[in-house]
Amino acid sequence: MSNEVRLQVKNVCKSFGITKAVQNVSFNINKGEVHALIGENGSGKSTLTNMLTGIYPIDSGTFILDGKEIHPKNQVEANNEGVSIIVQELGTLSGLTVAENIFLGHEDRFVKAGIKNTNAMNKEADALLKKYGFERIKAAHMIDEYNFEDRKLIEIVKATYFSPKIVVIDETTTALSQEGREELYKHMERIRKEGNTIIFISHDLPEILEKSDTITVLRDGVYIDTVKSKDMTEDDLKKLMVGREMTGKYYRTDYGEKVSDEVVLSVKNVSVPGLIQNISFDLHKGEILGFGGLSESGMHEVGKAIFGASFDREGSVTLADGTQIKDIPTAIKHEIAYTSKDRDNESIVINQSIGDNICLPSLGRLGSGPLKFLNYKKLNEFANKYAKEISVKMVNTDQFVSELSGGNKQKVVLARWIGRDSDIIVLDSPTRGIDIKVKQDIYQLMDQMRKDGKSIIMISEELMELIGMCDRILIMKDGKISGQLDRDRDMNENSLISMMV
Ligand SMILES: Nc1ncnc2c1ncn2[C@@H]1O[C@H](COP(=O)(O)OP(=O)(O)OP(=O)(O)O)[C@@H](O)[C@H]1O
Repeated sequence: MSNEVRLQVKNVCKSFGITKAVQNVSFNINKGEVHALIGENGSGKSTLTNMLTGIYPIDSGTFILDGKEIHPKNQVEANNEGVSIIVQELGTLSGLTVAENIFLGHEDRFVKAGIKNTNAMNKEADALLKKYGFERIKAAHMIDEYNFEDRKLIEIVKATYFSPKIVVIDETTTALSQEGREELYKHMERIRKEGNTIIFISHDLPEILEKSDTITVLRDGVYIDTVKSKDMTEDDLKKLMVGREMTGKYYRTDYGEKVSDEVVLSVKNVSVPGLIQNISFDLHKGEILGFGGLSESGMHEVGKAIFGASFDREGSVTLADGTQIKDIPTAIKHEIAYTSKDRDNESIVINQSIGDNICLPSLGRLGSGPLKFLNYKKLNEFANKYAKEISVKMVNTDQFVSELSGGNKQKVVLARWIGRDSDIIVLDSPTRGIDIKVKQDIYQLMDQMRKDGKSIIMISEELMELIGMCDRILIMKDGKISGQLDRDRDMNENSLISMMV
């Protein structure tokens, strides 16, 4: 790592209406360093890096890259200045091939006499995918054939193949499995060794301490401090982010409690061609059942299959009263809640208000009279109650979900299902992108739900939260359940990993 300044952030400001997202922020970022940007949800991290990478226009202030002011108006201009980004949610475009996505905005490299040489483009993209170790992804395939994680890997290629001076990695690791994370870390190290810079945004503090050289902290859009990672502990960082000491318990602290024998959901021989095979398990009343595994293990499909959202599902998902869950409307009607890992596409209606999103699954209950008339005041009260319960940082519930920070979108997803008061809750990656304070609240909420007799399935790449929160963890491998671990004080990440690989 050198002490040579690569980027000067000078008095940068950005507001959205009355929200001052970034307020007069100034700090320096050096060459050859992994510079982490941390702060609670809505503290301005993405807004700052989105201005740097041409996604949002800047209100005032400057970015000075290697001594020269830059003013990218879009991502292609930012790339041309040597700045790229892997965004928080999906950064690839549907309806295009893998190669078209990788070279989006830079297709002119493959155009001669007005004709695009698709073969040459595919060949170069395939060579890049091979170089990155992602051979199984094919340049000529449509991007839509790939799942969320693979699309993130394609984004790594897209954002880094041209050796940019700065690569922003915005909350990407929690979208990836352990394997995907290792791939990402490898490429981060390569970029760093080449003398280039990474701006790394993550809510995983152990990861931040391990992978970054320097850390800048934002709070409510305001610059707080820049510190050396090696001088910091997790508690120091929490204090800088939150502005005070954090107290109270984080995960569950009970061990040895007996889970009820009462079965609320029985999954028998469930298969989805090419994804999962013969999955069978029972979920008990008041149980938190975890699912862990590597990316291709099929664990995310299990959540979909239970909610009736899989195509071509075989086998049965049966409630205690004998009801068969075969489709989403039946699942919702029978109090099953589900949050997907692909938040923006599968869990929320991004172009609707926070209020609409929270009320949507509960409309049947909120209507009055035989015709179920909806009363705006009642809906508004309902939305406000649950948005506040989970501390969504917003102007009001009429605000569009698309305007929220990533972590706050995730809070809306959870608020809608807490409001629905479901008995069976299937949470796929529930704390993805959520800051430590709200994570703590969610864990406490899950603990309370279990004590209230609700049953939770938690599918997660975060092994520590599985260990900390679950009564039982099922490990998936190659589409099958490969092992089971019961809640135990001595369980550690290695016990799970050895069953996953
Ligand atoms: N397009 C937008 N329109 C209106 N408000 C916005 C928009 N984008 C961001 N904001 C607001 O700006 C503030 C900062 O959001 P930002 O996304 O930068 O936070 P963040 O630190 O990246 O959070 P997270 O950790 O949740 O991703 C939030 O209050 C957010 O609601």
